[in-house]
Amino acid sequence: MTHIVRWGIMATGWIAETFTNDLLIDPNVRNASDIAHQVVAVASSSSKDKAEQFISARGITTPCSAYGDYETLVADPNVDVIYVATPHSHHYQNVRLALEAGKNVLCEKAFTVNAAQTKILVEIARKKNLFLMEAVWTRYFPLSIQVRELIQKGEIGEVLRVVADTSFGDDVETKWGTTHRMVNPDLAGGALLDLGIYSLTWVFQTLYHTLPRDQRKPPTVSSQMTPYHLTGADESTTMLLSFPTSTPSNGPHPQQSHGIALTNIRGTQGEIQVLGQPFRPESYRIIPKKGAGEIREVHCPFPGNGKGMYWEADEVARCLRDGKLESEGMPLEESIVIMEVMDEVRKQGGLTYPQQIESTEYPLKF
Ligand SMILES: NC(=O)C1=CN([C@@H]2O[C@H](COP(=O)(O)OP(=O)(O)OC[C@H]3O[C@@H](n4cnc5c(N)ncnc54)[C@H](OP(=O)(O)O)[C@@H]3O)[C@@H](O)[C@H]2O)C=CC1
Ligand SMILES: O=C1OC[C@@H](O)[C@H](O)[C@H]1O
Repeated sequence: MTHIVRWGIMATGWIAETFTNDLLIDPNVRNASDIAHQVVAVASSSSKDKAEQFISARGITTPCSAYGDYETLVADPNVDVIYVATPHSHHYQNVRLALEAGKNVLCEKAFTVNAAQTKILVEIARKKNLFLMEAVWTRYFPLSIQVRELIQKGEIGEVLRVVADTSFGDDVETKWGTTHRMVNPDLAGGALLDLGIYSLTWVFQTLYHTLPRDQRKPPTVSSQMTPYHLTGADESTTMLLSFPTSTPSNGPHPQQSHGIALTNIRGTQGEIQVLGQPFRPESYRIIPKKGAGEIREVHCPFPGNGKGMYWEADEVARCLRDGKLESEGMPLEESIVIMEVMDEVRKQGGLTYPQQIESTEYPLKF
């Protein structure tokens, strides 16, 4: 039987459009006939008109309410789960609004501005028996699942080193100016919270998540930030994470000469190169240790011309169907540890955001 999940979309910006477009793609094109999605409500904090335009632009013809504020959305009894698509500066207030109203939540990355905010949201969700998940879409790609399984099967031996580079190479002033969420400290902008989270995703999903739960230990962190001269947000951030394992310090060497990818996972018996941007990779290459086999490349398509956000939505649907309050693929405990790493990186780099968006006070109007 197909389990249908009714979504409420909070905000009408770029990622809300992209996610909703994916929700509207027939799940059968990706062989997901056990679940289905309906968009039953959309809210814009700017105006009801904007929500109506969002609905008509997507060609949604099934009943779908348009709201001109978030409060009415979270009170809608037809909604099973809210997708929070506001800037990360606002996630804490917006997710909390939804949880306090008794709604399950899928919240865009970065989960919150700091770990203290994430911890409170997790506590509230648990207390109220509500589902909560950070929308780290990449983790739900078949590609990520396959790579994690390969590591767990020992395909490249013990993983010793992971390098993941999520950089755009844009001219920051021309591309992002000073007010865009990418660079605006009032919106918790900067490379770390916006893009660094994807490098951390690869490091964590290969070096941390692949271990049995009781062996997952937080890393130590050493990092460097370069501020963007016009806003003070981080224009670039480099992080070195060390996990407490028995890893020999001399590490592995490239096993067979085959270039380097943006994401490189090196083990004692070979390496996996993940090709394409770390947030939306399209293929991977398994390179066994020299003399131990052939190089294989696996292409992972996006059915129905989707962006790839439908896989995380399918996970939410299955969790709700099965009465799970969190997803195994992105456990809340792991979201907290990752937020703690980002807190530490900001501390080392001297990056703080305005007090009101770092605050755990609720409700706050800003
Ligand atoms: N998973 C992914 O691949 C991606 C994730 N993201 C994440 O999604 C979130 C939103 O990003 P994106 O959609 O690009 O951002 P946009 O600026 O395009 O949209 C954000 C929306 O949030 C609402 N909003 C509420 N308060 C504010 C405020 N003070 N300032 C600006 N907008 C506000 C607005 O919608 P309204 O007026 O309708 O209320 C606005 O349209 C971020 O956390 C980002 O990190 C972004 C891009 C890709
Ligand atoms: O989360 C993201 O992933 C995709 C990028 O294009 C986007 O800028 C970033 O915010």
